[in-house]
Amino acid sequence: MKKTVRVVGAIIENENNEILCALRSPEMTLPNLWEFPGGKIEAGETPEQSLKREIQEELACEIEVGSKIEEVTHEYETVIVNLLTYHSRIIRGVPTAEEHAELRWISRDQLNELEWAPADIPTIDKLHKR
Ligand SMILES: Nc1nc2c([nH]c(=O)n2[C@H]2C[C@H](O)[C@@H](COP(=O)(O)OP(=O)(O)OP(=O)(O)O)O2)c(=O)[nH]1
Repeated sequence: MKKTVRVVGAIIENENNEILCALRSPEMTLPNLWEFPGGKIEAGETPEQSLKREIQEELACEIEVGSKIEEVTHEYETVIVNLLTYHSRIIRGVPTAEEHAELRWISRDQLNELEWAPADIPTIDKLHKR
C-alpha cells in the first residue's frame, strides 16, 4: 500500500500581489517542477508549526501563517500526498533558496504558466479566480 504523507505549502504574497514560487531541483523527487515552499508535517506538529519550521529551513526567513486556502489529496506513482496550503506573510528576512533550484515572484494571473507539481493545481486554480 502507498504511504500517505501530510504536507504543508505556504502561499507568500508580496505588496505587488505576486506569489513566491519555488522550483524543485533535479535531485529532488518531482524534479524540475514548481511548488509552494513547505514540506512534510512531523509528528506532534500542527500544520502551522510545520510551515514556519520548513520556511525557516528552506527560505531562511520567518513567516506568519494565515488562513487555509485548500486541502488536496493527490495520488502520485509511489506516494499519496495530502497537501494543505495557507496564506502566509513574511515577518522577518528575505527569502533565499537554501534548497530549491530557483525562487520566483509571479503574479496571480501568470501562475498557470509554470509547470507545477500536480497536487498544487487546485490551489493555483483558486488563487487564479480571485
Ligand atoms: N513542499 C511542497 N511539497 C509538495 C508540494 N506539492 C507536492 O506535491 N509536494 C510533494 C513533494 C514531496 O513529495 C512532498 C513534500 O515533501 P518535502 O518537501 O519534504 O520533499 P522532499 O523532496 O524533501 O521529500 P521526498 O519527496 O524526497 O521524500 O510533497 C508543494 O507545493 N510544496
